Amino acid sequence: MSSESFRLIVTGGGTGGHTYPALTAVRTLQARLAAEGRALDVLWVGTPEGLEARVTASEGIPFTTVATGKVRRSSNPLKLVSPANVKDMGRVPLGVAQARSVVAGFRPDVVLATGGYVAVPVGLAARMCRVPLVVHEQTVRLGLANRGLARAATRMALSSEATLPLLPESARRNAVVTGNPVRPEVLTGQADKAVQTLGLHGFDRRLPTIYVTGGAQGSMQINTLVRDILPWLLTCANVIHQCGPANADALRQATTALPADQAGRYLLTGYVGSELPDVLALADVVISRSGAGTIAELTALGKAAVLIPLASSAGNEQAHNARHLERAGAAVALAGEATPASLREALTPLLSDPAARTAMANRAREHGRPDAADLLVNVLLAVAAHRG
Ligand SMILES: CC(=O)N[C@H]1[C@@H](OP(=O)(O)OP(=O)(O)OC[C@H]2O[C@@H](n3ccc(=O)[nH]c3=O)[C@H](O)[C@@H]2O)O[C@H](CO)[C@@H](O)[C@@H]1O
Repeated sequence: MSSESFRLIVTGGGTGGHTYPALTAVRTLQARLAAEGRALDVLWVGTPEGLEARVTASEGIPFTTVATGKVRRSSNPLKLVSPANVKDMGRVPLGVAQARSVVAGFRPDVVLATGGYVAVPVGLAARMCRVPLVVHEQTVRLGLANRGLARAATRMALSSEATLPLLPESARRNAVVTGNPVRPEVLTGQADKAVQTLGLHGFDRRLPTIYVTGGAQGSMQINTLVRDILPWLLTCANVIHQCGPANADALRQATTALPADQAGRYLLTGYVGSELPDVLALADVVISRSGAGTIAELTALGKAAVLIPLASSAGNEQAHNARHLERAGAAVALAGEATPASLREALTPLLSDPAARTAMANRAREHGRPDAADLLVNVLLAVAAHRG
């Protein structure tokens, strides 16, 4: 390696939506620096119970934790001052003190925060230590943590232009639209590999394949809807159903009565791990929640989708994502009361008419930003260089 290494602290996590964009940024930065003969020294600050703890362990990324305070949302303002919230908020100063010592000790060129409660103390510590802070927001509406950090950020990196008017004036001047980074491997899956690795030999490749996903935890609502229309669905499609690790046993019981040929066209799984890119490559139609990470993947790839938003997502952000794509003809959104009948109605044209799903897939692709990771890395490098 020729010159000094680049030093990055990355913070964020809890769910996949905050963790995977950060991971993608780390990997992309590493590759960019390697091409210039430089090394990346990275430290990820997260929570022990978040997905980021597992992801960093499997990726070999150095990881440390700080105390965090989690605010439990409630529509009743009085419940915001619940004993649990008060206790957790009391942990914030401790977290900031710990984060300050982590940042001062590591001396990063830049701190990247991608949201989740842990991003708050680390972002504030960056500001206190006068280290440039880049905050990345995945969703159109600002998450709670990022709203708190917007004023402290050197640059706000956004996934959508639609977020700009929602920012405070001072943060708007520092904002740049990068898109939401998608793991590169998600874009290079192979359909045949999914068949081999997952043993989908009973799938009828003349029929379209549906990938059902409820996000990392699975969705009871989507599971029930799909279970109710499964006998019909399996007459006209193959189905890969990701139902959430905790739900797999109960659902398996409910689907044992399928006739053998139909059972061969159905794969039930709690979680899709490293096979995810190949599963997405095989899928002609996706039934999904509309979290920002999933939306970024479906649009980067160009997939026809029926979206069933999580009603209780922050600021109703999933419904917003789904409506935005539906207006563009890039998905069907089943907001409000999705029923087995409305799901079946949404799927029918997509399953029976290949041209209809190709048209929807093409419109979805127009919303994709496959270059988001590169643009975010440009921001990290520019901010660090400016610091000099
Ligand atoms: C309940 C909640 O608060 N959800 C929020 C959370 O979404 P959450 O993290 O639950 O969902 P996202 O859609 O953003 O991301 C899920 C990620 O996990 C991956 N995956 C999922 C299932 C699986 O079996 N294998 C797998 O790899 C998906 O491909 C995707 O990359 O953060 C998002 C980004 O801030 C928000 O938009 C969501 O509203």
